[in-house]
Amino acid sequence: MYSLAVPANIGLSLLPAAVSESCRKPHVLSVSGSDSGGGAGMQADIKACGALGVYCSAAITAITAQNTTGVQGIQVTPENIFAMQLQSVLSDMEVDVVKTGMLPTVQIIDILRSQLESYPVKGLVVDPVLIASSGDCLTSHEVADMLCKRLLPLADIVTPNLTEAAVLSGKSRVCTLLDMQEAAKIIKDFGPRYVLVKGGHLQDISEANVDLLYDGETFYDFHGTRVETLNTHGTGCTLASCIAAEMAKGVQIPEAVKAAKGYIQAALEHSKNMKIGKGPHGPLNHFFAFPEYSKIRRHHLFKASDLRLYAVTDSGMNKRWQRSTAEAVRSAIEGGATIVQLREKEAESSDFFKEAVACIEVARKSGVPLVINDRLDIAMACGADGVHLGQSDLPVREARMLLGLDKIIGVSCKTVEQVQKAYEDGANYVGCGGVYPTNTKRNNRTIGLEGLYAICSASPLPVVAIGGINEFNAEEVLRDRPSTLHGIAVVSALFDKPVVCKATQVLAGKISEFFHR
Ligand SMILES: Cc1ncc(COP(=O)(O)OP(=O)(O)O)c(N)n1
Ligand SMILES: Cc1ncsc1CCOP(=O)(O)O
Ligand SMILES: [Mg+2]
Repeated sequence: MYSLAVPANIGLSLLPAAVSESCRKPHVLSVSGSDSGGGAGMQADIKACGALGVYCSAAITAITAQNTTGVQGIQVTPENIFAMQLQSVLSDMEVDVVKTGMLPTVQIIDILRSQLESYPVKGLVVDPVLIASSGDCLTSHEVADMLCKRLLPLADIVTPNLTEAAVLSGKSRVCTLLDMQEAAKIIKDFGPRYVLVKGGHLQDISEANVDLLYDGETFYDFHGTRVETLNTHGTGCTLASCIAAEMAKGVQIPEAVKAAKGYIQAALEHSKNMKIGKGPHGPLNHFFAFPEYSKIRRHHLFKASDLRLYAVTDSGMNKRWQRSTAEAVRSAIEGGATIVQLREKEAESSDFFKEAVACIEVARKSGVPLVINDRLDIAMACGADGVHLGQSDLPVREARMLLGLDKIIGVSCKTVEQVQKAYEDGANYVGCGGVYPTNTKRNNRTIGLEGLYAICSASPLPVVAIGGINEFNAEEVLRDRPSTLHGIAVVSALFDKPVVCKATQVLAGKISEFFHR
């Protein structure tokens, strides 16, 4: 049960879900088709909004069977369940902006229009998905006609590419900047507030990647740098979703387009080396800004057995015995310490950091995890294996978000409620004490063996006992230990001794029998 670095209650979902938000989230409702390949359509919309910190709900218009080679099948959503999806979300969830993608039939458009009339939203972004990036046709001319007449009058912005601009404007082809301007004017007459004609496929390479935004008076051009990558599937859906996401945050449309173009550019850059599928066009990397957990080298998968003999350093004691903290750590590990905590109450940040770097070098050689007491910043800066937090330190949930899933987080707890919270917030273990009175941490309430055991029996996390434990009372602590008590944490019993290695060996010898039954 305790063999993983992260308790079962912590999933990746905890990470992007921003720091304990009680305020409402900007919300985009995506009305689009599902892409089984995950690169475009609904899947792209949800990823793009998620990456920009915007909530995205979903009304699926069609299920498509797609991959990186093309579209293999389309099943339109039955009208009643399509209408119910819209009704469910719009009646309950305070949608800011509706973003549409594939609208496969006239009936689907009609239903959407009447729902938008019943439940007005702040913004409507129409991405007129008529043709997939693979070239496959996704809708009929009748549908395009309906889109112009029924949906564009409500739209804040419509985002056709060159082919779609030609279909919507009735022009035989749109392939120059002048064509784009003409098409934009024709489409504007259907009633949207803005038309964005995307020039990604312009013939003249010098003009390629110019998008034209038209508000009925002025043309704004947005230039991007062409990114050499074949992973472009879903670019249109993503751009429109980003615009919708920015609008949902309250950004004005020209600024939203600019931000969306910036995001697309970065996503394309980060997709260059991605290999998904055998076909010509793979998906974008929507989550380029998030750390790639799959690539983080796992120094330690935390094990409860690491807690068996937990050495907590004290610079005052080590100074008194004329040794550096790194030397003391090396000796403790040599003597059998199973985890080390650097506990520095006086040091300047820069000195603490230097000391931590030196100690990590020592600990890494032996594979013993090393955590930092109190200071998440130092732990992150020096690449420690984790942090030990007290009740008045940074909250565990926030620390977990910052540290990621692979690092160890320990929390000091004196009550069952504190333990439960530590568990829910993503801690790996609990430090519980002071079990006995101690001079090392003054004014610290002693909870006794009964207090320790009461917490252990209610704890869903592994526990390590701390406070006044030494070679003479360690057996008493462990003799009838509850199954969740996995070790003892000690300071003076190791570091207020002339020979740390020897002191650690003695204590390790005293406790070994309790862990081998
Ligand atoms: C393993 C372990 N358990 C408890 C503590 C105490 O932490 P805290 O209550 O934050 O007090 P300080 O150590 O910061 O004085 C600990 N350090 N390690
Ligand atoms: C840090 C801490 N937290 C509770 S008691 C204590 C001090 C433990 O030190 P010692 O092992 O010397 O009693
Ligand atoms: Mg503390």
